[in-house]
Amino acid sequence: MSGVTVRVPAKVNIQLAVGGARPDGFHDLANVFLAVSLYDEVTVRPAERLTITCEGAGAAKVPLDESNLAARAALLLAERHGIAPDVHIHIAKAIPVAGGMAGGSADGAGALLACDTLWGLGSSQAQLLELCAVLGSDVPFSLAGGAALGTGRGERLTPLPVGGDFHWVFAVADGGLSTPAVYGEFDRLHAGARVPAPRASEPLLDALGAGDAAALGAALVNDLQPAALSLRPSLAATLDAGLAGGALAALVSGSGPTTAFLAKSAEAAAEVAGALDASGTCLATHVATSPAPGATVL
Ligand SMILES: C[C@](O)(CO)[C@H](O)COP(=O)(O)OP(=O)(O)OC[C@H]1O[C@@H](n2ccc(N)nc2=O)[C@H](O)[C@@H]1O
Ligand SMILES: Nc1ncnc2c1ncn2[C@@H]1O[C@H](COP(=O)(O)OP(=O)(O)OP(=O)(O)O)[C@@H](O)[C@H]1O
Repeated sequence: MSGVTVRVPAKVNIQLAVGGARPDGFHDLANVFLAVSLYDEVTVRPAERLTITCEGAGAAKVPLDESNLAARAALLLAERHGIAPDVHIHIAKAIPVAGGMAGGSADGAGALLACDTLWGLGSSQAQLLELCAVLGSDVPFSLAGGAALGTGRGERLTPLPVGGDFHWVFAVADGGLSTPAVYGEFDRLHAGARVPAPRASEPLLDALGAGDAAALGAALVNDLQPAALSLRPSLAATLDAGLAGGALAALVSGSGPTTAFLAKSAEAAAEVAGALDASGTCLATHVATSPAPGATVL
């Protein structure tokens, strides 16, 4: 086999309920993930040693050493099977880097599935999900796709039914935000307060299951949004510009700084994207639909 390419979706957190900091430094979550049709592609080929290249938007900011999540995935899988991780990994990037849309996690999940296929290991989905959880809290969902509730630190997934397509616009911000820094700011903003245990919202799950965009828009919530806005106050203007452009609802995607806008139709999404582009409050926009399938061998 000469090479294997896997396509992996970005995510938006339609509910991100965050509990207090745990002794291990993570936070318990009720994390409702939705995969969206914005994809990275990860290609692996046999090589003399483990190497990585990356092309596409933000590629210059992606590490090309063993800290890359795709490299870590190849190393982990090879180690588990006692084989040499000698592959060249090429990442074609469309998911904003350090944007809160799980781009690195997507590449980790993609490399895992691509190497498993290239090496003919035949791992089950459950075995791959277990390795994904070692790589990072968001990585299992990048493999699974669709929609799911993530509990624990977000890695324990329960698939969720989705009753129809949803239309989104994503506004890419200038520069990234560090996920640990945003959780740290959440802790600072809640210092001394009792943070309730995170719970999935019933109205949100009902809206998702019914495919009801207006009800979903009313139920979107991200507990990390105040922290992301505190670190990047200019995001408020982007959120306002998308709402003024006709979005049903707007929120920061995960730890940000990408902002997400729910629209009532594909036409409305194009209008929201146009308004955001004209506003000068973001670097670029992407229109996408959900749910999107998880990591897929092409
Ligand atoms: C913000 C989200 O993207 C929402 O889906 C995720 O919670 C972040 O997931 P991720 O990037 O895969 O995060 P990981 O690589 O597992 O952890 C990076 C850092 O984020 C913080 N972190 C992450 C997940 C979590 N449940 N609690 C945390 O406090 C911790 O400081 C951790 O050291
Ligand atoms: N394959 C990869 N693609 C992008 N960044 C990577 C990758 N591997 C490691 N990184 C590192 O991870 C950091 C976070 O990048 P990533 O694009 O995953 O952020 P994110 O989308 O905000 O993540 P999440 O939504 O899961 O919190 C980057 O700044 C980069 O240093």
